[in-house]
Amino acid sequence: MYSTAFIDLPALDAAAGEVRLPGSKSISNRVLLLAALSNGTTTVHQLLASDDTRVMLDALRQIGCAVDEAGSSVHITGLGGRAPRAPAKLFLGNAGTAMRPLTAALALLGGEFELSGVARMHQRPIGDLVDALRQLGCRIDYLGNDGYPPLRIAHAACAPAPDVPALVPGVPPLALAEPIRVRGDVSSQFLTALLMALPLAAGRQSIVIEVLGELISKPYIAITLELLARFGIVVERQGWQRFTIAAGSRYQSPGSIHVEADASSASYFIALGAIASGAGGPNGAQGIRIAGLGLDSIQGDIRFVEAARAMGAVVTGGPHWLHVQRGAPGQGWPLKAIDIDCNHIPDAAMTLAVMALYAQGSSRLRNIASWRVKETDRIAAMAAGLRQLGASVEEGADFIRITPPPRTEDWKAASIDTHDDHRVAMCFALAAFNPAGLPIRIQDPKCVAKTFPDYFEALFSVAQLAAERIPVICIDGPTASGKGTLAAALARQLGYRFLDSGALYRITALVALRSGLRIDAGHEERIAALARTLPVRFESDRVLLGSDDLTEAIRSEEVGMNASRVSALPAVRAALVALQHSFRRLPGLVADGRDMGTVIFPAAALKVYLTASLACRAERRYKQLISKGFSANIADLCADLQERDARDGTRSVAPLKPAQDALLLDNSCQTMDQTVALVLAWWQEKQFGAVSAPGRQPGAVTAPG
Ligand SMILES: Nc1ncnc2c1ncn2[C@@H]1O[C@H](COP(=O)(O)OP(=O)(O)O)[C@@H](O)[C@H]1O
Ligand SMILES: Nc1ccn([C@@H]2O[C@H](COP(=O)(O)OP(=O)(O)O)[C@@H](O)[C@H]2O)c(=O)n1
Repeated sequence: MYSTAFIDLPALDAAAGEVRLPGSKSISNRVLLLAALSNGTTTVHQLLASDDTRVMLDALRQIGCAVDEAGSSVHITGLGGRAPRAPAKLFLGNAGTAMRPLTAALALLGGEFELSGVARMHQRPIGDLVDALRQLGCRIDYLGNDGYPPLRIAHAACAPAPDVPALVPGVPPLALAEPIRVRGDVSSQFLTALLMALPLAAGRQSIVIEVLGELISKPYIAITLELLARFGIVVERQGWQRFTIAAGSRYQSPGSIHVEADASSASYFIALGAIASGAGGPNGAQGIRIAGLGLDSIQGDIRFVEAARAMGAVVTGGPHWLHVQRGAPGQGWPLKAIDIDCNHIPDAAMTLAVMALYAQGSSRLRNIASWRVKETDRIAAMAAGLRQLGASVEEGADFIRITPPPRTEDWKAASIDTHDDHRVAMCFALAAFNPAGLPIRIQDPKCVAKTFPDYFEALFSVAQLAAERIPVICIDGPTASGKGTLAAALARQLGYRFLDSGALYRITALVALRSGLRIDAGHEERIAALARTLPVRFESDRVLLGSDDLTEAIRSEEVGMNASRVSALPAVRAALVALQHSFRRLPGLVADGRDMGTVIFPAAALKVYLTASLACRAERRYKQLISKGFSANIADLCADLQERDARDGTRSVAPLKPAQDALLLDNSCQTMDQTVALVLAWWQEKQFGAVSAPGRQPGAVTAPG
């Protein structure tokens, strides 16, 4: 997962290959609650691992369910008629799929609970559900604003299971004789919550729920009914207005249950297949194959396929897979504009808004009022991002109309504010396929953790981009100027890969000496042969050679000096070129060394030549070595650095020198934080044209040459 402040996606154009998607969020959290209410132990396979399921699992543990996580499976032993453990304070993050059903279930089970979430959760309405539960006789108080979480459930026990006596005598019986009325036109989660909770009270009598107003998001109710059936609860449905839970209902675990891949998450990859040219996947694969989800899915968002087809996507599928390809030119590509009622696919419909950027004409998405009360006001968030990209957008209470930028040159490089909304982040990533070849910045990419923590990794695994178009920042310069520290910090902040090319020379020198090879021209070929097959891996901050951890061993000054000698051998340098190029992968690379900008990545978009005075560098290296437990003295270090710089600068192949187009930066008088901020500002300027980070430090930069 990318936990950086933002992620910059370079312009992409092709995608091919297979993606595996995380389990459905809607199914995962419903199944968890149903398992918790059931008799017996349920093994849930392919459970989505995400923020929303995490808060649900934590809450279930708190109320007394046994939860045992084993890889992608979770075993849950339900309450099975036992009272939940109380009192309990449950924090439910921003998970509506936990807040609503748990409120209903705990209100009926009895006990004292406080349910709260993040600030946005406290702005998401729950009043209609609370009204319905109060009608029944449950006691629920608002702890903040009326109609919104946080909530306090104070009722002791209002709905004992048939064979359990009421825990507190004198509790008024639940008013179950009359139909329970709930509004269906704000969020279908209120009805889902009641449908999952009321079987707890349907021991002796059947219970009727009536929906007031037109029910939105019906497919989610269909999922609820399908899953209730798997846990032994029969609900008779008359249209979408009246639901009857049979008398004698009792939750029974099905033993084990598989969670389908998430159909809403699939929408991004269906859209990807529809907009990306699709050749060149592994083994010549064409288009995008989505594993774990078929056309017969029980999830409503599978109907996104129909909308994508209407726009031009070519989608085929079987029971557990989908395949998507871009339509033929003039038929399905460019995409066709669409005017569609999105009530049946409220979440996936956001993806259509970004697909509309690639359509001919204006697209209108209607009946999406529920977007206003989701993780953020999604109509406003989508409209803002689309406008930033150059589209014309009209928005209303329950619709959005999108007209793409008229010409290629009307597209703009945008920095998308994701408002802590996973879907905003995921669908705007598709704007990276813009015809203008502009990068897209997605702010706070970790918000995708809500449903798809490895979304960007999955996107990069199928996105195809010629290596020379993957962004590279080169940091070259003499020893101890701070290249490594700067490059690592940039990579961390940008979410880019990091190439410490010096480490490759250090490892080669160490391995050569350990193999008994003197480092001189006479052994050049044998050392090059070693270098060509180094089984080196960089994992977090560790440098591994096979199973050997060389992180510390390669950092001695002696190894540094030998690295300088080994690096003067042309055959060794040639042997390490392919390995260095292999680090250039999405979303980008920061490479640190001596010849990154001159030889290895000569077309890199940003090259920095980092220097500092000899005295500064010697003092920095001295402190660095002492802190790592090596002995050192300044005078020897000065001599070593000079010798190393002289050898690096005068060797015949790839000598140390600034690339023609490198920006020279003397950081003798800067802190590392200042250096990092300055280079980030240059990178921002290169990519997006404006410097928003700290300005240039006067005098710190000299023009090259
Ligand atoms: N601007 C700076 N101010 C103070 N210390 C620095 C600065 N730049 C680097 N250092 C320190 O100098 C040492 C050498 O930096 P390093 O990144 O290893 O250099 P290089 O990779 O160029 O050999 C490290 O301990 C680092 O923390
Ligand atoms: N791209 C590179 C990187 C390092 N090197 C050599 O490898 C040695 C060790 O590199 P390093 O970056 O780890 O060295 P320091 O700058 O940290 O001392 C340098 O002194 C260079 O001689 C090189 O020739 N080319």
